Amino acid sequence: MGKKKQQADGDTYAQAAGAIGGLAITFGILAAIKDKLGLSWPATVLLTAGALVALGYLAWRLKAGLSRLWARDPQPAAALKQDAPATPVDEEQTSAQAVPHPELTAALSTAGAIGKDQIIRQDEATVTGVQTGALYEFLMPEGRTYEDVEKRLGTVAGMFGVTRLHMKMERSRDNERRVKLLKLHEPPFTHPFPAPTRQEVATFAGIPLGHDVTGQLAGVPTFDKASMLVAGMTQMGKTTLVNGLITCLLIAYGEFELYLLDGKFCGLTKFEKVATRYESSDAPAVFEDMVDELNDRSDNRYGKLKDAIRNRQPAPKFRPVIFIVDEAADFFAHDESKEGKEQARRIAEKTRSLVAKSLESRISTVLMTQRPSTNAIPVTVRDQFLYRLCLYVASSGTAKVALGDTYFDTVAPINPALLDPDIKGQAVLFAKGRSTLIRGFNFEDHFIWNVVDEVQARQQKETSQAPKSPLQQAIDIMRSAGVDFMLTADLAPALGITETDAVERGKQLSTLLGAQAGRTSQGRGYKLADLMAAARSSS
Ligand SMILES: Nc1ncnc2c1ncn2[C@@H]1O[C@H](COP(=O)(O)OP(=O)(O)OP(=O)(O)O)[C@@H](O)[C@H]1O
Repeated sequence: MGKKKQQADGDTYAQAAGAIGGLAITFGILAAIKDKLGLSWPATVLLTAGALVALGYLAWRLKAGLSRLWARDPQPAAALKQDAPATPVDEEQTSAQAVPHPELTAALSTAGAIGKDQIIRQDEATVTGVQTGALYEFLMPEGRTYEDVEKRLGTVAGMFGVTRLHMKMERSRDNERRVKLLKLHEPPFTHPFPAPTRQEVATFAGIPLGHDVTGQLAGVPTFDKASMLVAGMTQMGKTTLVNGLITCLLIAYGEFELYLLDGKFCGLTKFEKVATRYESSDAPAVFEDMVDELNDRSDNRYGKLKDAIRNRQPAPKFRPVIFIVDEAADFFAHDESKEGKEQARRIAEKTRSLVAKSLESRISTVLMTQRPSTNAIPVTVRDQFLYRLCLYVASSGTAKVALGDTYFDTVAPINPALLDPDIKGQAVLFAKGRSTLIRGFNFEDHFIWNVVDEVQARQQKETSQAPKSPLQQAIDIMRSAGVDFMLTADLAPALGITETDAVERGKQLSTLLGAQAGRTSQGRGYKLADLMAAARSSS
């Protein structure tokens, strides 16, 4: 109202001013016009009045126009927004964003990964074509997480018209709702991936065991405090996979000792040169002897650990030992005789103890078997394995024997019975509750030979530089003399003991070697085999 009144006052003033101005001019110029035009007075007055009215009107329009221009100052954006009707715009935006991604929404809703009233939003999902398939990246609706998809991955795969083997899922590190899902165009490993280079193995975070379905290296974070069971039917690629594993360990695991038992006689022979102990045998007694030796080393290490704790010293650092057995099932088998059963029970218990103690002793065990039947590897032993690998097996029941009775109740299990037996080396790696489909490496022979030669050269250099213990010196003395036994009377002076009293000399030698002499028909002395066993178990 106030605004309107102000405007009316302004208009009146303008009109009045126009009129006064007009009158002033009127008299001045009326005569001039009359003279100039030669008109009569009435005609001159009328013409002039008309011109003045027109001028006054023009002045008023001009002022009104200028006032409007000045009044058009820019208004603050917030004020504009407040004045604007908010709801229609917001509603429009929301309905544009909430468009469902048709394929993902339908698949996840039918699979039960999201509720019937929930959607995967189009603007929160991307589908990218990659070399091996299609990569779906999306956000689950609020209240849901990636686990809802992972738990039903088999069903989700079915909704996409493929199998669980075609799907690979990854969780995001930044958001529990974010899901990365790879759907392969072809069955996994239809095309082989080239074996990795040394550089790739060395830079992998952990120990690689094979390629995953996208060709990335996949494996376990460490072999420290861990043991592994590898099962699969004959000719499926166990030995090749484990040869690949040993090669990767030699490249990437730093210093460690290898104990190899080649139950198939030549599966692990390539690594004999760098093994601390290599045996090629299917005799249970050989297996038991190796397990005994490693249990002794383990006990010795536990003893040292205890001493360190008692004396409040830092825990000693032990060199890792990896014990690998190709075809272990034979060693647990028995001939139904009383003695056979007793031996099998004893071996099972010793093996269980070795695997269980790997936690602190840094002695890891890898057992392979081509007979993953119920009693091939005793359950007490099998349950100790932190990592399990299962290559193709004929049935889900056999897969359970290898991977654990409750395997199919774990998150997103992969059934090894569904693997293509013609694509060798494929395996389900079950580690830390998660399953990954991999294909073991098939390294060229010359690649493995080069790695082995390098490690052997390094080991020889180290041995030649390390100061020798009296025990090692005694072993060297007996070896160079070509004897299996040496009398105390001969060995003591060779190690610098000058005592002449036989009893005292024996005591000094026994203390120096950390081993007890034995009595034979020749007299008291030391067997080479005993000294070597003592040397192994003391480290
Ligand atoms: N990753 C792989 N890529 C290509 N070929 C492979 C692969 N793994 C294994 N093979 C081939 O499959 C065959 C069987 O492999 P391997 O001897 O390792 O199987 P296995 O399971 O140890 O057999 P068995 O238990 O009978 O000794 C070999 O000819 C090997 O070359």
